[in-house]
Amino acid sequence: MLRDGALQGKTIIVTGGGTGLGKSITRYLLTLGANVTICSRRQAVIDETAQELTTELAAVEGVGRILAVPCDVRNPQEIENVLAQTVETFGRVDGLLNNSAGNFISPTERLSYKAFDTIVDIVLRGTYYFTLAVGKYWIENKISGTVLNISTTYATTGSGYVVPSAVAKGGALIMTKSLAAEWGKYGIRVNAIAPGPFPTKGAWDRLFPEPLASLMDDPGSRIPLNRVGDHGELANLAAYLLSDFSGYITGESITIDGGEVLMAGEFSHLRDVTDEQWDEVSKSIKQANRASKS
Ligand SMILES: CCCCCCC/C=C/C(=O)SCCNC(=O)CCNC(=O)[C@H](O)C(C)(C)COP(=O)(O)OP(=O)(O)OC[C@H]1O[C@@H](n2cnc3c(N)ncnc32)[C@H](O)[C@@H]1OP(=O)(O)O
Ligand SMILES: NC(=O)C1=CN([C@@H]2O[C@H](COP(=O)(O)OP(=O)(O)OC[C@H]3O[C@@H](n4cnc5c(N)ncnc54)[C@H](OP(=O)(O)O)[C@@H]3O)[C@@H](O)[C@H]2O)C=CC1
Repeated sequence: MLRDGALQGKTIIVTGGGTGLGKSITRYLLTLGANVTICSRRQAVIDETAQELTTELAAVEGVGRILAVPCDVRNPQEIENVLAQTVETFGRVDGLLNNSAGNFISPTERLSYKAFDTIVDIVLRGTYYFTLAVGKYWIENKISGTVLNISTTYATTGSGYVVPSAVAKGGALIMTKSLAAEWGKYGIRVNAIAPGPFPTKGAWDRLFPEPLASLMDDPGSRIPLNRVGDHGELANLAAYLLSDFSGYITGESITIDGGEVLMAGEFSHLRDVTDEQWDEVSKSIKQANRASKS
């Protein structure tokens, strides 16, 4: 979507950049010229992704460089290390993509205290720890940086069976808006993206395991646009929100879900009603109208 070199000179940290959506977004940021630091708990995974993307994009003109630094986002010292290594390697940090997450589907009453804490700590604590570290660095160094948080549509609607994730994503969304208001004076922007279903192994293994996958509708089938999302579509939006082209947008959460949340509308699910059935419906209502006048 953005022109070649649109992110030239920018350095962006992507948490959870070794897999899934984080990896797809990282690929696009590099293509647009940004230097990217990816981090997550598993060193082997981020090293392999860094190697893979470096080889894959070697022929792209103006491609950025990639650095992999292990980090558990629940640990402030490890976050400080990612920041320090990024500054040492690339000179500065301009953007932070809070993408790391933990999640699994479960009735809430089956969760141990530790299970609930594990998800909230990765998603909410990890997001505010990383944002705090990078925000302090930006304010101290007078850098107008930008934070982008990967949220989800149920951060606003709520959802059963993923309650710790909903609680944590909801908290991160309020942080997005609150910090946008507070740090605007430093030129720091804070936004979020709320994706609907974008197939990844990490999410599908934990949200649609058997026998649930067989019991549930295909995620694309309940979406007005009739399909799940494509990683490139999400990467486009993320790159735009991390770029200076979105310089007047802050405190926003942009939904990218093919219209899925709109299905909460009382009658939105009626799309399978045939024309013949609508003819009958119309006839029946008109009959009732006539009856009510007589
Ligand atoms: C698809 C349609 C769109 C919907 C929108 C979806 C929005 C959001 C999606 C996502 O966030 S998808 C991201 C998914 N990716 C990941 O989760 C990757 C990272 N995840 C993990 O590493 C694990 O799944 C983890 C459990 C989150 C963390 O692993 P860790 O090794 O740190 O913890 P454990 O020691 O294994 O477990 C901690 C605690 O949790 C209990 N537990 C784990 N799984 C379950 C389960 N399925 N049911 C109940 N409890 C579980 C585990 O037993 C431990 O508790 P204790 O037993 O020690 O009390
Ligand atoms: N896929 C989808 O349909 C949707 C996804 N999302 C969101 O998109 C984002 C990416 O998810 P997705 O790509 O699907 O799933 P993945 O499982 O591929 O990504 C999650 C990433 O988080 C990292 N991570 C987990 N725990 C930690 C931790 N403690 N510290 C650092 N990193 C950690 C994992 O790496 P490691 O294990 O090495 O630490 C992994 O790379 C998440 O925020 C998710 O909530 C939102 C809506 C829909």
